[in-house]
Amino acid sequence: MTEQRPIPDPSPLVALSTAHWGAQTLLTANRLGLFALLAGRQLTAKTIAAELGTAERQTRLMLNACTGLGLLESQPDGYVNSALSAAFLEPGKPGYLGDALRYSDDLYGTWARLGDALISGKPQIPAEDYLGRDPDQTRHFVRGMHNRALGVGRALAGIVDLEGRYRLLDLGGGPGTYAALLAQRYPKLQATVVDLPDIVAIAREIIDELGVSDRVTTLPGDFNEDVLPDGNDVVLISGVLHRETESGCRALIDRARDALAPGGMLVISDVLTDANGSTPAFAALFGLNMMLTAADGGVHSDATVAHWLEEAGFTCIERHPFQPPMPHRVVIGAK
Ligand SMILES: C[S@@+](CC[C@H](N)C(=O)[O-])C[C@H]1O[C@@H](n2cnc3c(N)ncnc32)[C@H](O)[C@@H]1O
Repeated sequence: MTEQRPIPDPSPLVALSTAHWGAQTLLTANRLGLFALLAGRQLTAKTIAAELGTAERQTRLMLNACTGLGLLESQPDGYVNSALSAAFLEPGKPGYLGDALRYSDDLYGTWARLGDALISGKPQIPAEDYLGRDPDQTRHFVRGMHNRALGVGRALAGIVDLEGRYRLLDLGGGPGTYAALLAQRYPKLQATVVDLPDIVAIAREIIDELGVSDRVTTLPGDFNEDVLPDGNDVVLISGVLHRETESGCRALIDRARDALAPGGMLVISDVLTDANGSTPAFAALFGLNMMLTAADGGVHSDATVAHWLEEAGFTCIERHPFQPPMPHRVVIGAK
């Protein structure tokens, strides 16, 4: 006889199947500039609608939904940003994530084509769009990576000890934020950020803003094809392996090894799953996001990456998770 399983609570299905309601409410409010408008201010629904150029009745519904989601607080004389929105969604705040939300917003329609991606085996947007061809999408992508990297990068600096190391090569360094934060922390460190030309153009602005352009230089190019500077003490590969197949990852790890001086350190930081490929759930979903947006996009496990490092000849291999809520993990090896 088969054992009868108790009927579970259906709430997770309801929450998952309507998750796009909350996501679109947040992304639209961010896109319309609601949180910027309310920075340090309390405004009525009528004034908010007038300032945003939106319809008043519909705006009230939106403001109430934002309040229900914990993004705003409703007070007797109007609405204010909640502590959450004030910390992360007001432009200029150190924890600002608004650009990262703009990139999620750009991908919202792409997620509706998940089934098409599964059937065709192809991404649903051309990666070229956000890697240079569309200036707005490229800026959202690079500035969004910067928003996230400001948090993740500070945590990385706490995990990886670069004392006594002076030359860093950041492959696929994107906004340059990691190299810049590490240069701030280690005043004798010189760093080179390699990335595609249109990405590097925005990275230079960010490196300037972080005040380290005298020690962090950029090298526009292709990390698979171009000659890389050698003799480095550290090579960082952050957020890159999730765009590559196994052979692409192994080839890049080999190139990183060749760019290191003897005793040099390879640092791989990425969203990585457990060995089962399914947990944490955020990492498994991230694999779908990459599948939708890059030809070879997906997600790897930290155990797999550690194995590749071992096979590439690295020793002293260590794996470190970041403290929650950071979704990254780090794999380190010595040449
Ligand atoms: C997800 S981003 C990660 C950026 C940064 N390292 C970070 O962690 O925030 C991946 C980066 O790899 C770069 N990239 C992809 N293919 C590349 C190639 N063939 N040569 C150089 N850069 C490349 C992209 O332009 C992008 O900036």
